[in-house]
Amino acid sequence: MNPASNSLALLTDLYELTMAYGYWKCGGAERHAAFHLFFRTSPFQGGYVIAAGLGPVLDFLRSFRFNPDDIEYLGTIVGNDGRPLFEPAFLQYLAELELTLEVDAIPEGTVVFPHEPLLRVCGPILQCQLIETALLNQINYQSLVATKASRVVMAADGDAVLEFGLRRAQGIDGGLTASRAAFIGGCAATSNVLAGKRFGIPVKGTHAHSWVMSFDSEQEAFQAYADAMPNNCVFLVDTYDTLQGVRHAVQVGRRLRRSGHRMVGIRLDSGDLAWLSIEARKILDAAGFEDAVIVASNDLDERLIQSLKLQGATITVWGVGTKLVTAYDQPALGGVYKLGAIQEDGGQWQPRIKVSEQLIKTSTPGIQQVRRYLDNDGMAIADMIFNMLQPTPETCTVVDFLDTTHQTEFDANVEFVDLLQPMLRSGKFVGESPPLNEIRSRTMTQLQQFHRTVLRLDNPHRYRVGLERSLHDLKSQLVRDARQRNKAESTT
Ligand SMILES: Nc1ncnc2c1ncn2[C@@H]1O[C@H](COP(=O)(O)OP(=O)(O)OP(=O)(O)O)[C@@H](O)[C@H]1O
Ligand SMILES: O=P(O)(O)OC[C@H]1O[C@H](OP(=O)(O)OP(=O)(O)O)[C@H](O)[C@@H]1O
Ligand SMILES: O=C(O)c1cccnc1
Repeated sequence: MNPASNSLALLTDLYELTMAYGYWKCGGAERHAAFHLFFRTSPFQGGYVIAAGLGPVLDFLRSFRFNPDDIEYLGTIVGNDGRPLFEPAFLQYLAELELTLEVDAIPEGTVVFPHEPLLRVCGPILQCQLIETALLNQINYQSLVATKASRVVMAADGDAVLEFGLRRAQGIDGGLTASRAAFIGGCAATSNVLAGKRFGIPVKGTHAHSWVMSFDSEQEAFQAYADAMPNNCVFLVDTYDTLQGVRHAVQVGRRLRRSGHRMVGIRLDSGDLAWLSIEARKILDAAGFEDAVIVASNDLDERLIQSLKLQGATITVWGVGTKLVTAYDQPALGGVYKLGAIQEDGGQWQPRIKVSEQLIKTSTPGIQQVRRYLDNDGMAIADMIFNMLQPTPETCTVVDFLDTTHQTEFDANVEFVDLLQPMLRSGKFVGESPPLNEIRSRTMTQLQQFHRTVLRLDNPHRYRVGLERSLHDLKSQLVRDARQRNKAESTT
């Protein structure tokens, strides 16, 4: 199939196209710029984010093309005066447009922190701008859900977490991309069968209350399920009376055993999950089903799982839906896409800054890279954002983002890794997002590089992220210049 036929080039905000038109009109479309995609605060009151969404971003870029019907549609958009917004010659330009961008990205499954560019896009400003919205759409949501999943998985402390969210997800694409991101974050499997097919995620499931309700008795329902699927029985025991349900499961489990099969376990979906799991465990163990798993579901999230564990719950598998895929307590990651530098006519790069009253909202200028310093045990010590337009000295000083009085020196001998990796050069693909199970393993090894205090669910220890000193100085100077310019303009 022609990849352009799946093109999502119109998946953008209109203002990207009006700016593109403006650049084309004033002759600036091909002027090179550098943009960075980053977020300013970690979600869920936590301290980190798991980068996700790059695979779909690369698919989007691979198929990026304005198809004839896209062009036709753009020709029908009118402005406030009722006349076409875009002139035919511009539409012809779009019809012939092929991306020639340079894209660098932090691989999916990497632990990242506020202000670090997850993606860097360099090239003709018109192209950089046209892809902004789709990039933010993919990276923001998937990184948010991968982060939520990693928190839930951390709370489960080694137990398997199953993602059950499709029925409560934000639409079809929300459901699919949530399953992908949840797997990246560490979930063991999904109930979403299309996500299983599309992304190779293991699929797992039990049965619903309706199965039990459709029979005259619970025992009959369990037996019929066991007859149909003797090796895949996790019985949902809470339709009528949970502990009685466990006893019914045991009876059917015994019959399964006699016929050479094994009851996998039970699922609890209501009531006091701590108390019921403890009582259910006693019944299962007394009947010789020590290896039967206890799955629990019902509006679970990382805090509830942590609490249930503290209460001594004997749950071994956690089914988590709504609160995971909707990122219930923080429904969006506020990732942004900001211009860091632009090329002058002579080819010289000019750093650019967006000044804000709030320091945290003042953008970082330059063409950025993120350097992660590691200690001898491979543990991450600090991240430094530096400007590739400025020479990096032998001894780097990292100036803390929020507390500029806090500065740390690293000499050239300290081990480091530069996180942004090349994905596209002159529009050609030079990097790939690996298979999903490799990304998931990366998440696990990445998390091990950070002290658990940095990863804890609430009020985490702040991992040090800062600007290389000359970049910090440049930023401060640009802020001062902008303020002075502003003052001069307001007095004339
Ligand atoms: N031991 C526990 N400690 C804290 N919260 C719990 C505990 N057990 C269950 N919960 C949570 O309490 C909430 C209410 O559960 P409960 O089963 O009473 O209501 P429900 O979901 O409305 O039940 P039903 O599905 O029968 O309508 C759920 O989010 C559940 O996960
Ligand atoms: O609570 P969540 O984290 O979103 O997990 C998914 C929920 O979806 C199902 O309930 P539902 O009432 O839709 O169907 P059921 O009859 O199978 O319980 C399941 O039993 C869970 O309670
Ligand atoms: O398989 C399950 O138990 C399941 C699937 C989706 C939602 N809730 C439960």
